[in-house]
Amino acid sequence: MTNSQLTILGLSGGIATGKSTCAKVLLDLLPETVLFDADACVRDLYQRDTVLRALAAHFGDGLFSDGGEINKGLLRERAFSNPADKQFLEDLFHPLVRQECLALLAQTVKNSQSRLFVADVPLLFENGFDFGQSTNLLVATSRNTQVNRLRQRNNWDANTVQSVLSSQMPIESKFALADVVIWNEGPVKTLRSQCRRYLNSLNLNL
Ligand SMILES: CC(C)(COP(=O)(O)OP(=O)(O)OC[C@H]1O[C@@H](n2cnc3c(N)ncnc32)[C@H](O)[C@@H]1O)[C@@H](O)C(=O)NCCC(=O)NCCS
Ligand SMILES: Nc1ncnc2c1ncn2[C@@H]1O[C@H](COP(=O)(O)OP(=O)(O)OP(=O)(O)O)[C@@H](O)[C@H]1O
Repeated sequence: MTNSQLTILGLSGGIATGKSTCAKVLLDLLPETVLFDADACVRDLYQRDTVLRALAAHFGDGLFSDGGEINKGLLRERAFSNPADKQFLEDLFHPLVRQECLALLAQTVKNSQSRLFVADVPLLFENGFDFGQSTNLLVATSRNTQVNRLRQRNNWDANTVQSVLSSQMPIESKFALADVVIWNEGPVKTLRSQCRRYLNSLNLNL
């Protein structure tokens, strides 16, 4: 038996615009939703031996603490200040992330009667990440709100915030590529109403 009623959504946005919050709301509204989270997938891949070996070969042993842990702060700094390092990470991770996403989707189509599959992929638009989705949803905010959230949630200094933001596609360019935009400047309650109306427009009957 295969799942012929599945709606497949791509979910994206800039850093800290509220992708994870939106995904959580969608899951809460429709608990049967199957969610692929690309950031969580990358975190899991950081445990894989082949990945660790490739990272050590590129960045050197200085990337690892004495206990063998990766220094994510250092890696973040390298990724967002040196385009060649960012490219290296993307070349290493993106094919693996795509593989994991397609595997979960195939499993969902084959074994689940869920009506919704959502892939939360930060670089959906930058990379033209195509996994068979019917719609791409963009969660957007003003740059000011991104800055405030990054200062508060991540406790990042102004330089780190600026280097990460300027390494991402401007949100205005993403507007042109998205099918639906959720403007996440209000309270989470408003985000929830927007998500509910959106799911209803897909005939998911909440
Ligand atoms: C740069 C790294 C070390 C930062 O790790 P950290 O734990 O601080 O952040 P985390 O992975 O949770 O990502 C948080 C956010 O950073 C932004 N971000 C991550 N990678 C990138 C990138 N290559 N380009 C632009 N923005 C990025 C996204 O908005 C993402 O939602 C890590 O994100 C990484 O290895 N990135 C390369 C892989 C990648 O492209 N991941 C994006 C999902 S496919
Ligand atoms: N509508 C909202 N009102 C207030 N705070 C919000 C709202 N949406 C998200 N936030 C807060 O903003 C921060 C970023 O949200 P979230 O983690 O969902 O973003 P993200 O796009 O997934 O981030 P990242 O790019 O780092 O993965 C979190 O601290 C979250 O609680």
